[in-house]
Amino acid sequence: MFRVLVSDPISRDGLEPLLEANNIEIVQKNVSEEENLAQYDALFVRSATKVTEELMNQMPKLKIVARAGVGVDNIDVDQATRKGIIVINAPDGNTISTAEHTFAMIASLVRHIPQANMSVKNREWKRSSFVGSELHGKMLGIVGLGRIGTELARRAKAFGMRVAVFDPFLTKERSEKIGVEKHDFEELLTQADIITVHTPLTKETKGLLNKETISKTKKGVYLVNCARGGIIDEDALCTYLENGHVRGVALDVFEVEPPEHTRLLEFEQVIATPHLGASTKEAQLNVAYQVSKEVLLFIQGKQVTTSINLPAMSDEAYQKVAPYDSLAQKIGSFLSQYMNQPVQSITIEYEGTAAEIETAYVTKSMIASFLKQRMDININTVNAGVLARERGIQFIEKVSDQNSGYSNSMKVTIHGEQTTSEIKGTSIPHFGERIVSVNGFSIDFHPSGHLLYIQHTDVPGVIGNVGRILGNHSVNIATMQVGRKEKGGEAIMMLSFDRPLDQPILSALTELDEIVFVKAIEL
Ligand SMILES: NC(=O)C1=CN([C@@H]2O[C@H](COP(=O)(O)OP(=O)(O)OC[C@H]3O[C@@H](n4cnc5c(N)ncnc54)[C@H](O)[C@@H]3O)[C@@H](O)[C@H]2O)C=CC1
Ligand SMILES: O=C(O)CCC(=O)C(=O)O
Repeated sequence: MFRVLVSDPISRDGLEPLLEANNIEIVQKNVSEEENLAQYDALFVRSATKVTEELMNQMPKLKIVARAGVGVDNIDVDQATRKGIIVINAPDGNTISTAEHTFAMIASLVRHIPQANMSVKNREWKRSSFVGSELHGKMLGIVGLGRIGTELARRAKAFGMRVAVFDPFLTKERSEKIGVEKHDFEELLTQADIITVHTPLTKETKGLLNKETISKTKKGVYLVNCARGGIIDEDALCTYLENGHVRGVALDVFEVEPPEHTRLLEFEQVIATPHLGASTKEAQLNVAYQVSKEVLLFIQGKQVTTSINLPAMSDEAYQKVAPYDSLAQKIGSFLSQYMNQPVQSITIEYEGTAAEIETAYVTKSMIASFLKQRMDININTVNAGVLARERGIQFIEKVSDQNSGYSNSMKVTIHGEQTTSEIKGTSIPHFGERIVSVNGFSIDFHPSGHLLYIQHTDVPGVIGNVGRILGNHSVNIATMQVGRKEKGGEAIMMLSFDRPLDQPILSALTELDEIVFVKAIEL
């Protein structure tokens, strides 16, 4: 049974993909009211539930956190990544709703609609107090031209506004295509009549509009924040509302929610909504449906496509990656068992068609498989890179333009504290994966099952002696491959069996004079 805890109010209709599937239990209850958090495999949240390290520690089975919305600033993504928990969101399900809400806020702001509404309800009729401004011909400054910023720009243009944009990642081509003016931040500050922010809250965007930057804006500017509280500094807003530099402010989001900055809310020129950008039936259905479908993919062992902490990959792309993923896992596990020593670096080199796939995913998969042999915690492609780095293991990915005769190959080299080892493998369509070289010895075997690696001197009788010892212990050899670099030098044997070998057999083999090294490997 896969158990899902839905902590914030999420559209029940949007959960349909999960409700219709078998063996999935869905509980709709806030985390603060659930006594047995440890039983859940998945957690669904909007922005209210804070997914902290402490909460994740109480949920040892948690595999996936689904944010039914865009911003993941209420989720400790770094800690989730360390713990191997996938974080997904619904990147575009609420775009239109939030753009429409922002536009409604802008229109309300310049025409004083909320204030006029209150006044009429108080039985007043003060027409001259609420003279507004037209949007037509004004310049809207958009900070952050992502999904929401783009939809907002379209609506502003339809109202005859000029649209200036600052976004460090915006290309000239894209701004021309959308029909907006690309500016630097200073230009936008000094020229815009209305400035609205649509970035995530990050180290760079926290306090982007502050005492200093707001002082550069036009006198009488309107400021809007329907993205995240803190992008516009609330103290700075109070200062400039008080001295009249800022004419009006529209806020859907606050540094603390519900807002604690009571002084800010007391200004007549501030209009506010309680984080309603995505609060439409349509958006809530979209985001819940989007994350439910993703969680279902995860349960079915397929690729999720909207993960924050995994390389994004469609199921179609994964089908191309799958054979190499399997090979990488086998090599990672083999080398980890074979090299029983601390490791400094891992290099993975892709050649031929293997170099054309999503190599970052396969590299992480190989590292996860390597670390799994050594660590007793949940390791997967989400946290493999972080855990390797934390343990001082450097990993390097290379694409080789050499042609070693295979249509594809993957070579993994591991520098340990005492020795360096290297394995090369290839994936043959309809035939499976083969290891074609171990530490420079050419060989050819299928990396699976109960294996035995033997390094020995290339002298007559070794194979017979190995066969005799195994026979004396009633061990049947399933397959056997040999490889050597030169006549009479060192050589290797790779054997496979129907059952694992126990220690007395390995000890008996090690005692043979011509045997240098013996290692049982389970794949
Ligand atoms: N009020 C509400 O209910 C909602 C609020 N949001 C907020 O809106 C934000 C934007 O959402 P989307 O447009 O979907 O995200 P997005 O990821 O499509 O767009 C964000 C844009 O910000 C730009 N950006 C990043 N750093 C920047 C910087 N330092 N200066 C200028 N631009 C920068 C990026 O290049 C990107 O184009 C979300 O991060 C979320 O916090 C989203 C949905 C609902
Ligand atoms: O869940 C909500 O209503 C908040 C939406 C939001 O802020 C987001 O998607 O980033």
